[in-house]
Amino acid sequence: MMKKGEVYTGTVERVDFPNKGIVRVDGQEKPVIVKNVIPGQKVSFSICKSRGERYEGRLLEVEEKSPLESVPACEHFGVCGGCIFQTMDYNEQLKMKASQVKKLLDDVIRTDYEFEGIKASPDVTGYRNKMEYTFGDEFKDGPLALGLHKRSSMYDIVTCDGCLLVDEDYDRILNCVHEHMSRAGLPFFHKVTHKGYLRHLLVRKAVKTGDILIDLITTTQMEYSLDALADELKALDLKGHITGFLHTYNDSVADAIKNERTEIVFGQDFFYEELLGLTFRITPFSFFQTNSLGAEVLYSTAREYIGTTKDKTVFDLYSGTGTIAQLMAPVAKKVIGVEIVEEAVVAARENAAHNGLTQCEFIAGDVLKVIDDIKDKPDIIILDPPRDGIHPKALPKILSYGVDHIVYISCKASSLARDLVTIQDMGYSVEKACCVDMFPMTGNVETVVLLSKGEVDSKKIRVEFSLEDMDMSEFQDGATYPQIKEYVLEHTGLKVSNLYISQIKRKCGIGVGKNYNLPKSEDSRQPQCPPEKEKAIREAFKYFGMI
Ligand SMILES: C[S@@+](CC[C@H](N)C(=O)[O-])C[C@H]1O[C@@H](n2cnc3c(N)ncnc32)[C@H](O)[C@@H]1O
Repeated sequence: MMKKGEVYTGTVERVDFPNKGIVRVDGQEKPVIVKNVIPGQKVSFSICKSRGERYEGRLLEVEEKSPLESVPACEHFGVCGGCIFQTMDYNEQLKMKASQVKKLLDDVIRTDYEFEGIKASPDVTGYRNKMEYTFGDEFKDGPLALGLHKRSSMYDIVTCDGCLLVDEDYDRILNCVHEHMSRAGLPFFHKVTHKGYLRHLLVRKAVKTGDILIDLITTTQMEYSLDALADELKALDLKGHITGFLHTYNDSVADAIKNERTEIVFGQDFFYEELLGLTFRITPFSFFQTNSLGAEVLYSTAREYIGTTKDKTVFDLYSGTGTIAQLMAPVAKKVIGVEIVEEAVVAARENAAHNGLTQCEFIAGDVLKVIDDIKDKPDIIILDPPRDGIHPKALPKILSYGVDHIVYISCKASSLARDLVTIQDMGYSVEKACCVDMFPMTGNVETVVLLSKGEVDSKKIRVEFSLEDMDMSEFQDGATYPQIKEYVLEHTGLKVSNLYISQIKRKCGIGVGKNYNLPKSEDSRQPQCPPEKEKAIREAFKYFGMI
């Protein structure tokens, strides 16, 4: 029995998706989950959680390197939380990701299916077309840093110049803004006190066109003219060209980059990228795949999985700037995209017009609500939801169309595996699946799955699985505690407990087990959910349609 705080040494047996090292300790029956490790390393760690069958440890030191490891190419490796698998040979990274995803899929897929392996990213370095840098402290008391979060740190930032994930234009822009703001002595927004001005720097650069869009995100707590910084940016010697420099205001408490109001400092608030022969207009806050060349591989794979679309109506749900819809449109009867971010929908419509595509329609709104109002019926559905997967109440609605084929594209295989359980329950089986590596050096990977409806015909499915007849009891609370925790962590970086979630559920009038997490007696004290966590939990409730 291992206890919290105790230190052990063990060998990394494997890494499960996306960053869960499974470490074996001699003489111990249960493995320990440790993050940021590579298979074959000997590592020391301290136990930070011991809950029944499951142990979790915090990495202290790599005592012996893995045979799969080489010398890190980036000076910030080990400090920066960015690319944890940088020292692993790229072919080994691909093998690891493919086996992680296959394991997750094998655990839930109930029929024979073909796992077609993994496709590599065309570029292994400099592949990103977007970076979101954060302002903060390099150490506890400064100096000002602008870059990525340090490993396992919510607060400390490393100024990640020379980052291998982007090209040198990003460095020049990062250094220019960092030096300017350091000289100006402006305070960064502090996540605990919620005081300060500088929050994020968003840089997007199109690989094909060389267009660059820069957005500085600040609070409204100060006024500061960005004219001098604009001149310094204009004077930079860049390979690409800056099409716009923007200033976005965001006073929200959450750490996520948000757009409350954006002003153009110079240029325009969009840029163009090209994919598979089509042109896409991209705005700062609309979703666009971060690896442009990798996206071409991903979309070609999806197109191959979808097969012939001639005379068919295709639904592209979670359509972003309408990339997939427009790639399908030339050979389909009609394509309908649904996307929640309005500016992405506006861009999708403009993109379709620009690309001369008339058979595309884009609807702004939440898939959960919008599909009730769409008059057309799909023949094929493409799903490309965000990392959390598909809302548990939206999935049965989507499946009740009973289309013959669904292609599900997922950037988080564990959410996909969860959704596949419901999808199979509703009569679909997985025909084939494969991975596309869009994120070399990190633990993330895209997965594409082709699903086919079983022998049951579509009418029968619509009747058997109509929402009225379904047992929705498992969904009645909208989302499980782990789903809410995961959502909050992903969107705000905050960790919340079951206790806090149940407290906010009670405040919102959502059913909680009668005595669940209530104090044992009237005078016993319980920690109360702090306001920023309450806000984050309420956001998650909203997302899952619980309030
Ligand atoms: C992984 S992206 C895929 C975008 C697009 N298919 C692409 O490849 O560029 C997921 C998209 O879903 C959108 N989204 C998130 N929640 C949504 C919802 N409830 N309803 C509709 N769209 C949503 C996001 O804004 C984002 O654009």
